[in-house]
Amino acid sequence: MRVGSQNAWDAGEGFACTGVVTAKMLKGIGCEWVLLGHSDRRNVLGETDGLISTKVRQCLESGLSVNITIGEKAEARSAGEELKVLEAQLGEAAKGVPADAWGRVAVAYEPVWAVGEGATPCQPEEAQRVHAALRAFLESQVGPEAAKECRFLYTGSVNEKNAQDYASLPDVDGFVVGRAGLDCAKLASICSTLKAAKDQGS
Ligand SMILES: O=C[C@H](O)COP(=O)(O)O
Repeated sequence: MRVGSQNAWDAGEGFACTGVVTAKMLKGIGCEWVLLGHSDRRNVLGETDGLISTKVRQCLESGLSVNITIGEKAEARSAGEELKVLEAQLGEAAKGVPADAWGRVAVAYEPVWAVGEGATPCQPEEAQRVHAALRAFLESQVGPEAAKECRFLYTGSVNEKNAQDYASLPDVDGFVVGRAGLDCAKLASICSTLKAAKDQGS
């Protein structure tokens, strides 16, 4: 079990601002992971790809591992532009990752239209298609080592009933679990399903 934060704020050298929780502060209280780029930060709080990239660099430099979340909204998907959007988000975030840090990076694919109560689930075959495309994109843009070391997680309405369908996908290395994670038994079941699927696949 490792502890992480849902965010960290931009805190370059010399930046001082009361009310900001910095990467160094998180590291200091024992956090090992930080989630950056969640759709709520991008779409509700207006974080840009550039800001997220800066935060990725700062968090990695502070010794944290980083979960970079990327995802397209329903409009982009309807227009057939999901990969264009995702590659723009990932490409910018990747600029913040030093070459030797990809082992401390997980990229979470979060189809925004598949998140939350009443959302349309993303079909597992579609999650696999997108994950494979993202891994190929990282390989072409950064290199084969980065594509191998970086973990690709799926997030969006994962629960104890559908976990097996996603866990068995070759390019899904793990999950970010939202609502189902609020129930310990469901979370434990999802973790066991994931471990069994990956043990079987390795
Ligand atoms: O932040 C939310 C996650 O990306 C997914 O949440 P969910 O599993 O409740 O749909």
